[in-house]
This record gives sequence, C-alpha cells and structure tokens, in this order.
Amino acid sequence: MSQQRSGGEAGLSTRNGAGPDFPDLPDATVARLPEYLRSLHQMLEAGQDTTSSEGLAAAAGVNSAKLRKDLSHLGSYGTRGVGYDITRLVEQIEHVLGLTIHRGVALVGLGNLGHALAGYAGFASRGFEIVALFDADPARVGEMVHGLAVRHIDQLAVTVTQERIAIGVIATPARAAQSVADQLVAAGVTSILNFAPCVLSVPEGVDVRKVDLAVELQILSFHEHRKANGNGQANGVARGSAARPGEVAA
Ligand SMILES: NC(=O)c1ccc[n+]([C@@H]2O[C@H](COP(=O)([O-])OP(=O)(O)OC[C@H]3O[C@@H](n4cnc5c(N)ncnc54)[C@H](O)[C@@H]3O)[C@@H](O)[C@H]2O)c1
Repeated sequence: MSQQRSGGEAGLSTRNGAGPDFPDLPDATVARLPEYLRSLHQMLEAGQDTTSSEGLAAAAGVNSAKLRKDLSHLGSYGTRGVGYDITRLVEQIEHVLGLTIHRGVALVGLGNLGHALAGYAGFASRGFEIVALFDADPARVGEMVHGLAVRHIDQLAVTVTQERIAIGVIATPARAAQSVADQLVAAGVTSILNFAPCVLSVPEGVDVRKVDLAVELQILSFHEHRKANGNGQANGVARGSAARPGEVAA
C-alpha cells in the first residue's frame, strides 16, 4: 500500500508530533505496528501472556533487532528473561495508532469491490466500523448491503457531519475518484483510502493511502522474472507471440 498526501506527494509521514504520548515514529515503524498488533492478538487468543522479541518477530515476519528498535520508539523494552507483556504492548500500540478512538468509515462506490469491502468482517474486528455507503447510481441507492442502505452521493456532506465520519474509502472507477475525493474533503474527511487506480490530488493536511493489488502482482511478476532469469526457468506463459528464453510475460 502506498501513501500520497498533500497534492500527491509520495511517502508516508506521521503527523503525530513529538512527545511521550505521540512519538514521532519512522514511517517504516508505523507500517510494521499493525503487523505486530495482529500477531499479538493471535497470541492473546491462544492464551499467551508474554512474548519474546524473537517470538513476536517471527510471528510478524520481521527480524528481531528491527522489532526491538521499533518497540523502543514506544518506550517498550520488555523484561529480561520474561519478554514483553502482551496486553500492555497491545495497549501501547493501539494507543499510538489511535485505535482507541472510534472512527467511522464511509465507503463510496458499491460495485463489485464495494460490496466485498462492505461485507468484510476484518474492519470491525480491528476497530473500524463502516457507518455509511454511497453510490451515484440511482439503481443502487436504497439497496441494503450488510445491514446498511446505500445513500446517494449527494447525501455525503450531511452524513459525514451526522455520523462523524473520519475516513473515506473510494471504490469507484478511476474517472470518478478525484471528484469523490474532493467531495469527501469538502465534507471534512481528512483520511482517504483509495482503491481506484489513480493518483488523487488533495490539500495539505489530508492523508491518502492507495491500495492497488495489480501493483502488488506486478512486483511479484518482477521477482518471478528475476528468478526466471537467474535459473533459466519461467513460471508463466509469455504473452504475445515469442518470448525470449528465460523471459516471462510482464
Ligand atoms: N485496489 C485494488 O486492488 C482493486 C481491486 C479491484 C478493483 N479496484 C478498483 O476499484 C474500483 C471499483 O471496482 P469495481 O469492480 O467495484 O467497479 P464497479 O464498476 O463494479 O463499481 C463502481 C461503483 O462506483 C459507482 N460510482 C461511479 N461513479 C461514482 C461517483 N461519482 N460517486 C459514487 N459512486 C460512483 C458506480 O455506480 C458503481 O456502483 C475501480 O476503480 C477498480 O479499478 C481496485
């Protein structure tokens, strides 16, 4: 997932300011904290009270030195011979990520992807409630999707205020995404998760994160390509007529 902010400038930056409650964390640390949190919740569910840095690092898929450094930014060093108290660490990470505050989410675009997102239980279980659904298609307005009625996009501004919506999710076609982003921003939303394959332009103070599974696949394709060139085998069928030996389709 990538981040755009302030007129499309790339790069994640925490705007949490310095201080003991809101440490100015490196971008990469912020990106890893949700992984630690997910692993810690799994450990709690398994009945575990404490974890070593090695155990948590393995569960989160990072190296333990990096994990210790990340957690030291939170003022969490663990206890020698005991490790980290999982409940305490969960509280610290949730506090730093601002997950202790309820943030309503609006989803715009109730097509194939929007329906899947609206029904995804993983948002609620991690503290995000989709509280409003919007679409521009009159045929979709009024449709009940997982217990919520789809509203017309014209209702966005009033609903954002009423429902105190903090985060907007865009699942419209790319051609509509900028206009939807503009409407979200005008309504007071300052965080946007964009699934549309386009770059959004937003004013200073508005954070945009972009999710594009096709980009992830292209990165995997690069690795497949590299592996194939390294060992002379291609795990794919080349598109087009003739692929050179060792080349996989882009
Ligand atoms: N990020 C990813 O990995 C990923 C994966 C799949 C799809 N997508 C993208 O997600 C978007 C949605 O894909 P889909 O397959 O659900 O498309 P879709 O055509 O099924 O649905 C799009 C919905 O957006 C609505 N819409 C159009 N203009 C609007 C506007 N101005 N305001 C509000 N609603 C509007 C349409 O009425 C429709 O219901 C596309 O941009 C697609 O490229 C991204």
